[in-house]
Amino acid sequence: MNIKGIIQKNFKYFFFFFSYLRFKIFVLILLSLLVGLLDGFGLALFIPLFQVAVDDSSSQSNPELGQMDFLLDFMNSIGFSLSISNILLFMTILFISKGVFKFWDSYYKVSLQIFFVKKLRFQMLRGLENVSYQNFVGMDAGRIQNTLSAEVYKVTASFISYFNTLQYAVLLVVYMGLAFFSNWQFAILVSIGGFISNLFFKMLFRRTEAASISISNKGHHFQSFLIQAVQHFKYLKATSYFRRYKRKLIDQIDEIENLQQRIGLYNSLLNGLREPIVLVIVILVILIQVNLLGGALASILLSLMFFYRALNYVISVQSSWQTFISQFGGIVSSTEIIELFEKGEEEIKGSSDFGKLDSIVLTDVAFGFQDGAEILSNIDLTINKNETIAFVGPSGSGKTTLVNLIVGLFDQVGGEIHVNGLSRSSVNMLELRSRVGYITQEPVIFNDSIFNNVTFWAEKSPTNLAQFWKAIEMANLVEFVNELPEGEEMILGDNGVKASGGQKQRISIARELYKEVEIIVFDEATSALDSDSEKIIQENINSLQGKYTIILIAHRLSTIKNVDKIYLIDKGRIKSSGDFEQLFSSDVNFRRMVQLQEF
Ligand SMILES: Nc1ncnc2c1ncn2[C@@H]1O[C@H](COP(=O)(O)OP(=O)(O)OP(=O)(O)O)[C@@H](O)[C@H]1O
Repeated sequence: MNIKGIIQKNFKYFFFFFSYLRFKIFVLILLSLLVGLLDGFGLALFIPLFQVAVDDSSSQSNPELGQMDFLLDFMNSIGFSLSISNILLFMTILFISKGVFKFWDSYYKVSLQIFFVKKLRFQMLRGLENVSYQNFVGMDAGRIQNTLSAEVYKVTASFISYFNTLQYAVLLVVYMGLAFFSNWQFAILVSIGGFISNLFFKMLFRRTEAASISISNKGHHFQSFLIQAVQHFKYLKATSYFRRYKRKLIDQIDEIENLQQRIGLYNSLLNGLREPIVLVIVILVILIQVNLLGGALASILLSLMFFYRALNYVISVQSSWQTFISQFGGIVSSTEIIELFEKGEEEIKGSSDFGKLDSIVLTDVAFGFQDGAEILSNIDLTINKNETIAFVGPSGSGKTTLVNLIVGLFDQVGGEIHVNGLSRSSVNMLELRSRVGYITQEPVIFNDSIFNNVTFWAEKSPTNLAQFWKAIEMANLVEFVNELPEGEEMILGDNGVKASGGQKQRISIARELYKEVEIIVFDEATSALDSDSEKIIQENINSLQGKYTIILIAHRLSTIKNVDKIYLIDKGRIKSSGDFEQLFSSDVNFRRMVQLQEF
């Protein structure tokens, strides 16, 4: 491995944080350095303080500090004679300055932490926003959810522990330096002992790191299963499948907790062994120093004092590093998800200035997912302003995929799509989609008030309120809202559990009408609505017809009797098209479908 490789391997975490914080990291290191030096100088003055105190004729005594004599020289040079009170005064100044820098250092670290965590979280959200739907459908939803909710909190913890480690390491270096300065033989011997003990700790760190990453990965999987348990709760409950499903969850909890236990074991080993190891090293070194090497008592004492401080930081460095490693899985997951989002990012280009939607024309369009079979082929169709068209066809024939192409959620792999006569690549898809209303099979309801659901959290101004009631009226919801004790402030609950299927659909229609869209897509619910709701929705579609461009993905053929054009889709191709009567008389498959639905 070349030198660059070695540096990158050993400083990979440093480079990671550096890529976010840049030179701010060095300010933090500098502050820690100052704290350490001021503390060290303050401590060093204890030796002359004792010497002066033991020697009764204080001001006449001539205390010595060996290599650290420069401190006493400095005091003398600025006019402080070496009396007890002067040394104490000087020590006070040093420790107060240390306190000031320590405060600054601590506060600066918190500010950096907030800056870093915000940057990372914003980056994730931006990534999620910009990822194309086409790429999103191929991603692991559990992993995304877990990273954005649970893993991101580990990032804060790992940031704190990393910078604690870095600061402790700086302090360790400062005290080691001072100890070395005071008595280098003593320093070298302790360093050798420290180095040997570190080999053992390193092994524990490596194992902790592997377990931490494994926990994050298993966490994604678990989260994915858990979300599905909540989503499909009714089904699991109604079929008594919950018990079997729970087994899968329990197995995963077991695996995760076993790994946690292993991390706990490494932590406990570290906690239990650290002090005895350190103590044995110090005792051995003192024995060697005193019995074999001999040395000035003052300098050994001073060196020991610095070493005592340094050893504390050895312990702190090790334990905060252990914490960092055990939380590092969070950073790995977060950066991986950011990379994944970046790879799947949608390229938004083209002009937003293409006027009101006049026409969307598909010519010989084909679509398929990456590495998959072609799902749609040879699609030719034209959608004109304020027309209502419908796609019908068997399940899996490609109706939803076709609509996803039309509204710009998917990119075609062959053929051409023109919007207002402009090639789709020159039309801004964000702008196009902002003019699309989408009524999905499972209506999208947020756990908030009806007002917020419809207006998408608009301010409750008189204008917005008037527009809200207009949308409510058009979606046939006036009676429903007026009868609620809380009116438009009624909270709809998770997934809108407090409203019926028909009401939820009408609320989502109202949201699109409030938005003042130009195209409305109705992905008709395959599930049966009660006949009243169905009738109302039918009436709603009828009342919107001619005012908006409407695309219906129809499962109930009764809803498409009056549409302008029906496209019969089969196995990804348009089999035939025309209005209801034309298709009924010309297409035997269509006729059979209508007859099957008995109307
Ligand atoms: N994310 C995906 N990856 C790969 N294939 C997919 C994906 N989504 C859908 N498909 C496939 O594309 C085909 C068309 O699916 P699509 O959802 O468009 O059908 P549909 O006509 O709308 O069906 P339904 O009426 O049941 O909703 C299906 O064969 C389906 O398996």
